[in-house]
Amino acid sequence: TNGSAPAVPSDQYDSLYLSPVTVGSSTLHLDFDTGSSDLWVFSSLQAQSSLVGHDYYMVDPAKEKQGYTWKISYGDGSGASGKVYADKVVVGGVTATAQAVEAATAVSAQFTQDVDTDGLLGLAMSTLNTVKPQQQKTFFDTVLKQLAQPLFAVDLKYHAAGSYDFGFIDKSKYTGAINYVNADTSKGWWGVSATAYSIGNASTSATVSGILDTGTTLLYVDTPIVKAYYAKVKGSKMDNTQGGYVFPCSATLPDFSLTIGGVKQIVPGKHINYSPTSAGNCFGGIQTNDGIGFSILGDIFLKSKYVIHEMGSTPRIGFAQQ
Ligand SMILES: O=C(CCCl)NNC1=[NH+]CCN1
Repeated sequence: TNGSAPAVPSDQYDSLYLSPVTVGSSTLHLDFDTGSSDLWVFSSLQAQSSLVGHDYYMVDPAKEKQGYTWKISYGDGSGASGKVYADKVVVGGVTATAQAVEAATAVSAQFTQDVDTDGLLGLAMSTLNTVKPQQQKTFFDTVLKQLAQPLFAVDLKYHAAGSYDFGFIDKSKYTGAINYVNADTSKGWWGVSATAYSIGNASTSATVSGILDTGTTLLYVDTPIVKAYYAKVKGSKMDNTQGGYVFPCSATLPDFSLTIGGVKQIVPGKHINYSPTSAGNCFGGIQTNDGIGFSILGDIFLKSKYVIHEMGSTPRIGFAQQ
């Protein structure tokens, strides 16, 4: 069976995208995350005070995988932990009958405060799954064999609802050719590298190695590239208080592209104005990857593309223009 689930922006800035998922008998709104590999949910195991505003999974002790635990921390410092159950999970009509459902006993403040997010559904490699004593499969790995094709496609949109397709490529969601490159899955992520970047019409050769990550809001690349980009934005500056590059909200932002597999993958300048700050300027969608060690091609990069993640004998990534 194939299927498709909507990806709805959680707020007016596309901070994250939420998709409806049936877990047991509840429908929860989860953040599909190609940068991690745990399916975890807010649950009845948490203190009631943590559940205010959230939909949550009502655990059934009969379904518990006894002695199994999980604990995850994300690149942005957020995290969660808990116990593990085996239950039915349905995404867009695709059913995993005994999926490992990681029920939270504790979650970090970033998650408690975000009342729209009821958990995450990881779509990176199962080798990054945190469940002990036995690592568990992602939803995608669990349903892989029932899909017509071993792939899912990501169609995130700018300030609009997109979708995640499982098992098929939807020709109505892109124009032109799909450009495929091999994925580097050796570190558990959907790794990809670029051979050049461009700012406006000027191209520069450079190696940009990074991961595709729907769970990260912005586009994080090497500092020299970020400096070169904002040098083209009048009035831009690095603002440590805001935690990154900011600029006047009236600024015209140049397009940015990464050349992947010989094809320029363009991010429209408009997409790089992420949100207004509390200081009256605007926060950039491109920021430095200082301290991360690689680039993260997050939602700012993804929301102009239809991106196919194919787990064939050789994992591949396909890029097409929306
Ligand atoms: O953790 C990361 C970065 C991997 Cl290098 N992405 N996924 C995610 N989920 C919630 C916050 N960020």
